[in-house]
Amino acid sequence: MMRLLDEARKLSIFTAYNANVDAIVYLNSEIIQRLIDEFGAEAVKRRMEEYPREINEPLDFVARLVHALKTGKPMAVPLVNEELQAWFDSHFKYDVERMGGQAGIIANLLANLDFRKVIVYTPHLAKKQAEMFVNKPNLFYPVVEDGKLVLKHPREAYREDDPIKVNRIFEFRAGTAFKLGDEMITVPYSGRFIVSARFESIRIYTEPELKPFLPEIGLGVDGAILSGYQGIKPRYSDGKDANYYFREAKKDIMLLKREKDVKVHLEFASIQNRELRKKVIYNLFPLVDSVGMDESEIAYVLNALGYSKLAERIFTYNRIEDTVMGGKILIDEMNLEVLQIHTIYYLMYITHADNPLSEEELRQSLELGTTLAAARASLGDIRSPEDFKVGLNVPYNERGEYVKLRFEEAKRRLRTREYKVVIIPTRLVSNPVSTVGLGDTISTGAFTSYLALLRRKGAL
Ligand SMILES: Nc1ncnc2c1ncn2[C@@H]1O[C@H](COP(=O)(O)OP(=O)(O)O)[C@@H](O)[C@H]1O
Ligand SMILES: O=P(O)(O)OC[C@H]1O[C@](O)(CO)[C@@H](O)[C@@H]1O
Ligand SMILES: [Mg+2]
Repeated sequence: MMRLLDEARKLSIFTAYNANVDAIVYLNSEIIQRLIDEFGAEAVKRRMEEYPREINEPLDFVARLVHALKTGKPMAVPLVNEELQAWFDSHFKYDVERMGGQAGIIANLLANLDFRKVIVYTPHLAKKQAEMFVNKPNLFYPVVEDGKLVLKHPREAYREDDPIKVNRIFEFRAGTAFKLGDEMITVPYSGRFIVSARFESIRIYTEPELKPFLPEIGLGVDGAILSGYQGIKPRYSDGKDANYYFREAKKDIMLLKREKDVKVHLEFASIQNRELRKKVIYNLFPLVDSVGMDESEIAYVLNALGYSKLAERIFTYNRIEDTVMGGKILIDEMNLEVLQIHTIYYLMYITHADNPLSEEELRQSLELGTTLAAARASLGDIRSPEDFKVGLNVPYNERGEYVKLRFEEAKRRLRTREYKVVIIPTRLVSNPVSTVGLGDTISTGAFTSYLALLRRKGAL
């Protein structure tokens, strides 16, 4: 495992587009109970049934939070009303502020693991945001100076007037109990509920002056990890709309691949708006090589593709057989090279049968992902390659053997000959420091080790 990590560390990676401040609240029974009592259990229940897709007022937030707590599912809901920020800040004391956003988290992780070169791009880079990037000599932010591409440390590249984006993260732990009217609820799984800031000023794109240099950036790296598309809004007051930003996003991927067919991983994130979700799937999945997502997200994706019954089953039961079936659909319809799904109990890869890696190699790549996440869950952060070893001491979850059994059954029942499907149980930390970003960590470990294994075979 250490050897594979060492091979992955020889790679150079580009990552974009989202970085934000995660303001984290560790929920306990009292905080939850106080919120419910403030609005009244009946009102909360009614709003839960309406299932608001955006947070416009505090009750929308409470309803979606309680829904997430009841199911124990990782969820993210956009906050569209800027004025509500004051409500959040007066109601909660944030326990920690740390780097958030897939690109921000992944850049810091790769830099701390001493990857050869890490280039991170976010269209907004305020001073406070820049200072959340780790101080490592292998971490760069691309800027254009005198018509040339220059790589600087993010802390040397911030722009005074850039907007800053704060997401509120509510971490919940399995076993936390509270009352919703007559109903006693116990949180079934640990996880996080994200209130994602979605305001006009934050856009997901590449600045026009940097865009012509994307082929040069692509040429200089071994892989790219892109995310943040979930932040695109249906429309903006200046007349631009989601279609505009998705057209630009497509161009970016094609530009990155122009000089060299650099492998691109897209890290999916929850998108409440079904139309926007479809746009990410139909515009971008066909252009990338690899996609990663969690169990709620595959359910949402399948729903958007029209498989609502299968989606509902995955969401409710998280059965391996259904996830395999959903994965097959996705890899086929979008013709991905590789799809990686992370869930609380298992990680899965699905590829086409002609993938250059063997099933054993694919399993190793997932092992690296879960070990890295276990290290981060134990320590809160991964500060050096040494920290990885902490993950090796974290045991597999108690359902590990059951997971393997069910997978073998599923394989027998479903036709899987045209695919390679592998599953491993997760290494699960019982008292994680925090869970936000663990999926990003898994995907980073999985994708970079996938690339390293391809390279070992001369296929990269
Ligand atoms: N306590 C834990 N210890 C180790 N891994 C965990 C733990 N909790 C969650 N994970 C892993 O992290 C994943 C969360 O991914 P995801 O929902 O995408 O989170 P995020 O988007 O915040 O990174 C889970 O599917 C699981 O594999
Ligand atoms: O969708 P957004 O607002 O870019 O936020 C992404 C969120 O997902 C995470 O990157 C975790 O995957 C958080 O750190 C962050 O708050
Ligand atoms: Mg995720």
